[in-house]
Amino acid sequence: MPMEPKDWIDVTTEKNHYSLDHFVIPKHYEQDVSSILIPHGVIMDRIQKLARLIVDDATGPLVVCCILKGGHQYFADLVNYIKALTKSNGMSVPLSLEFIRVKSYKNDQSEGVTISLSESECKDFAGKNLLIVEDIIDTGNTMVKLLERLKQYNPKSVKVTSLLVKKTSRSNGYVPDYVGFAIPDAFVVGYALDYNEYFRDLDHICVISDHGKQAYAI
Ligand SMILES: Nc1nc2c(ncn2[C@@H]2O[C@H](COP(=O)(O)O)[C@@H](O)[C@H]2O)c(=O)[nH]1
Ligand SMILES: [Mg+2]
Repeated sequence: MPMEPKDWIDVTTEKNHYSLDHFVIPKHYEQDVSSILIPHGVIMDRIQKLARLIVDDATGPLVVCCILKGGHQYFADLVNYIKALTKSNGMSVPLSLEFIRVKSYKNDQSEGVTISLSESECKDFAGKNLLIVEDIIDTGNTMVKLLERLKQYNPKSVKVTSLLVKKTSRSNGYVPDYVGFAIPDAFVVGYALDYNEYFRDLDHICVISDHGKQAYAI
């Protein structure tokens, strides 16, 4: 069954923001985030459900493609859950793993998309079922550009899972196949999502504060 936006967990309202006092935040980031949007435990439970949906839909082996660097934590946890699951017929899903480096942000602004993917890696995608694992869709421009590139190499199918989708008027309308959470139009960090390489070591997904933006600006 295709996933629809009504199936996403919507954390876009004010009441979804937890106070920093409610959970443990590393001392070095205490002033740098304004609220906790998605606690780590909720992230993990949601990923288990996304893994279930992906396994149920899989029709054969998957090439799971991690979009570095921000997607690495979601990719690692998702792959672990998929490995632990079986389909209703008792079969498990064979996986192979690929890594694609995509860079677009400086501070909290996109500076255009750079995709690092070699021709020889891409040739291996022909005839395979690809599952792209991304941390967040904001405008959708990164994913549209990546999908255009991947489709040139004739994969059998391409599906995309993004842990987060930002609800923003800047969206180009792109919608991934599997989504964890719809989030507000704010710059979020943690769970491997960075701001100039900081905050990847924060477990919860948090909204960055003005103090954090200034402290780590380049
Ligand atoms: N740490 C954060 N990274 C973000 C955020 N919003 C976007 N991004 C990065 O950009 C791409 C997707 O952007 P898009 O506009 O092309 O869809 C994503 O892969 C991230 O690396 C954010 O709030 N925090
Ligand atoms: Mg990313």
